[in-house]
Amino acid sequence: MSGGGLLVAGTTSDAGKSVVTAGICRWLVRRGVKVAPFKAQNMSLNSFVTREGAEIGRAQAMQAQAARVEPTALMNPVLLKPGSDRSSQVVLMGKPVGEMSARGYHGGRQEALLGTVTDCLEQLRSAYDAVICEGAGSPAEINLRRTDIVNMGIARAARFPVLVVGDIDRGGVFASFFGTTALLSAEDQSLVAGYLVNKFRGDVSLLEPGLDMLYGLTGRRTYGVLPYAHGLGIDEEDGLRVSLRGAVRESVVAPPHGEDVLRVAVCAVPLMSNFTDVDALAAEPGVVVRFVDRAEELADADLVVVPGTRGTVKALAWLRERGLAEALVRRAAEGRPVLGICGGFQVLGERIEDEVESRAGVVDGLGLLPVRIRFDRAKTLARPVGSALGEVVEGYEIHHGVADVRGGEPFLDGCRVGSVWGTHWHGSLESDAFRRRFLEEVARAAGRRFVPAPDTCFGVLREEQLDRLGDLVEEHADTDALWRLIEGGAPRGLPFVPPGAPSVPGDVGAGASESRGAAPDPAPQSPEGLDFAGSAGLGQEAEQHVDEEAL
Ligand SMILES: NC(=O)CC[C@H](N)C(=O)O
Repeated sequence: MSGGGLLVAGTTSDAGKSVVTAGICRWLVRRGVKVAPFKAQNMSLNSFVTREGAEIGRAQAMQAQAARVEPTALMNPVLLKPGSDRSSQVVLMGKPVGEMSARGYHGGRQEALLGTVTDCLEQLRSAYDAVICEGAGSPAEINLRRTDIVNMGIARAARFPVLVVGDIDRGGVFASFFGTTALLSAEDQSLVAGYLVNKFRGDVSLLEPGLDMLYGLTGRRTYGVLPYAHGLGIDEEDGLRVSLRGAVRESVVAPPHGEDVLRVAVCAVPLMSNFTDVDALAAEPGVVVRFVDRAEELADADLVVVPGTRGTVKALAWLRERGLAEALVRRAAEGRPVLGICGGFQVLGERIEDEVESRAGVVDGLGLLPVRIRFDRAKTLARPVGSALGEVVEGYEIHHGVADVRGGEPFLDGCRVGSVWGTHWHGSLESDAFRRRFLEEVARAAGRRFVPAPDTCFGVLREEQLDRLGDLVEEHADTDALWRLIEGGAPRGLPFVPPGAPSVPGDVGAGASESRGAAPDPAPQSPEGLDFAGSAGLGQEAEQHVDEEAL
């Protein structure tokens, strides 16, 4: 028999679906349930590499850890990595298959992936007692419903009940719950079991009359009210956020171990990917991590990190435009620490030859490291282990650029010259002993009396965060009722909330006709519906790389 499950949808992006999904996974695994996470399609620049070398969203890897299982490609079969506002690299079952325009993708390609993602979900269901699925954005994006494969599309295919999470901190949560329900077709509504309020501050008794009214209006209950909890923003998907400028990653509250703090400035380059790399720095007591986009902000920084990016050449231009490039060159000459990670490492080299990502040809790098980069169509996806500063380092690699390192001292796969360090490896700072040695070197070079705490264990901190998520669900949600949903599906006889999904102009197949119970005709697929972006991204030749069968 297939395992049970639940779809965690949201009233908006950032409502907390990822962390609620992780919290449910942790609660279940503690109860002895064999559970796996699943997100049919994720749009994110924060990705991870599984042991088999598949690229998936970091959020699903984090949820897998919450469920105490090894992450696999099945848990996130489609990953879209934006390269601009209009196109994304499509990663299918962990491997890139091409660059695609949003229009082309929504015009037919996405729909064609429903079979693939439901197969993945079925495989997980046959291996686990429960699969907790995360939706994307809102399930009531009525313009996208017909081709949806990640929200109601997957819930309908699996007959999974849907829990809608709303962020009360933003306000408007009742209207959002009501509207999200009322804009769905009758069939979709029959799976919407109820709601979960997230990020609540204050006295729940003040909220209760509203929840009762919501029940009166929709016939659906609220399964829990989770309080606002600080420091839970782990492995978010906000790769598309325009700027993290001024954002400070959550640091542990412990005071600095030594007499001084260490200031880390992270250049908020365009298309920043895996900025979660710096979370391990922020986890050290006394390390203050800030995202910056002005040269002046580098002045007091003890370490500047140039992070990964899906647009290396674009990032280089941005660093130059903003005067950051010049400031970095000056810093390096003064012997002040700079760390480049992946795309950030590439920009520190002498030259970049890129006919793949930007197709800009040969571009000069900042010349701080004796490295030449050539972009390859094949993507390196790896989980390397090595050593640096006498300590074991584990990392993961996700890049098209190939480095030809021509000098300097070896540093992981890259090199170091003076206090400028560069590597393609993500995640290296999570290796505790290495991170401590590295921070000591930075403190020495920066002349700070900062001392890393001897016992910060990033893995333990992450486990504690996952446990806190599990606690939030156990303490503030009706877990018996949630379990009944997971095992038995949505309650029968849930009322229909008018008006239901409007019909799509010119499309009689979906929407209203669905609410009348008619089977929608499949929309004809035009060949244009399958177009790949020609000029942006991987371009013509990459088209031939696309595995049409797989799609
Ligand atoms: N993860 C990254 O920073 C990738 C760097 C660069 N965009 C590449 O593909 O090589």
